[in-house]
Amino acid sequence: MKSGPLLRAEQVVKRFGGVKALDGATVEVKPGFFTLLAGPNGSGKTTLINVITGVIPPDGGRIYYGGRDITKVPPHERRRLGIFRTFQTPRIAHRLTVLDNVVVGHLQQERPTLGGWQRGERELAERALQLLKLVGLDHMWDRPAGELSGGQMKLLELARAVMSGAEVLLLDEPAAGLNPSLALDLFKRLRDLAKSGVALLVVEHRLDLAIDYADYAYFMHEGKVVLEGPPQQVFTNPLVAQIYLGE
Ligand SMILES: Nc1ncnc2c1ncn2[C@@H]1O[C@H](COP(=O)(O)OP(=O)(O)OP(=O)(O)O)[C@@H](O)[C@H]1O
Repeated sequence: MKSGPLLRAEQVVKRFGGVKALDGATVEVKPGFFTLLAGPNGSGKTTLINVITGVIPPDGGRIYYGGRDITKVPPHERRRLGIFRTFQTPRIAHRLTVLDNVVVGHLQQERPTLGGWQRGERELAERALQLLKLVGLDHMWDRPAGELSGGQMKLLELARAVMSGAEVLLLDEPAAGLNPSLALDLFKRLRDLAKSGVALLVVEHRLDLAIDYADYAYFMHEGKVVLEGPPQQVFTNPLVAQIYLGE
């Protein structure tokens, strides 16, 4: 499983009344990869994320995780298995310190092991600090999390998710509301996080900003993946401009 996909959504179909939100979409995410999910408004990106987390049951297709068919597995169980998503507003504890926000991630594991506790607080704090370093927040470790900027709060939430056992992180427009320079910084951190072994699937509209950091890209249109490959190659394909111009 090491070099193969950790997660595969295969030929996913989802209808809402007469609307075919997903029409046979297939995507894969791999550990260590920052994978981009792009496409115009209404192309099905959010629906696909929701099918992967299990909150929306698909009308067709399958979801595989570590080779296991999880299409019928409920959302909380998928989360326990390591599939996490983040929300527009980061869910962090503003009054706890930055470090404590990550440490409590350990407690959020569905089954924190006794071994984990026996390793002791110090080891948990060290692991949390490592994760903070990865997302560039280690210098803020003892500050209340409420003092962080919006982008930093998102990174903190990701560090905590990894601390609580996330192997796949699904991010729906994490850079929404950030100016271009902060968005670039966020994508750079996301790349570093992916390189540490996490599988990232990131929905993003501002392709020009994400293109240098992502490893692989899918481009969706009308519920289908119409292009995929290295980001530069995908986004210089004339079809992308045609689709956006046609909007
Ligand atoms: N709960 C729902 N009920 C009815 N239609 C829905 C629902 N969710 C999504 N749709 C429709 O399915 C299609 C795909 O929507 P989706 O939100 O997945 O696209 P998207 O690519 O994420 O768009 P955006 O970039 O605007 O967020 C759209 O036509 C949308 O109107």
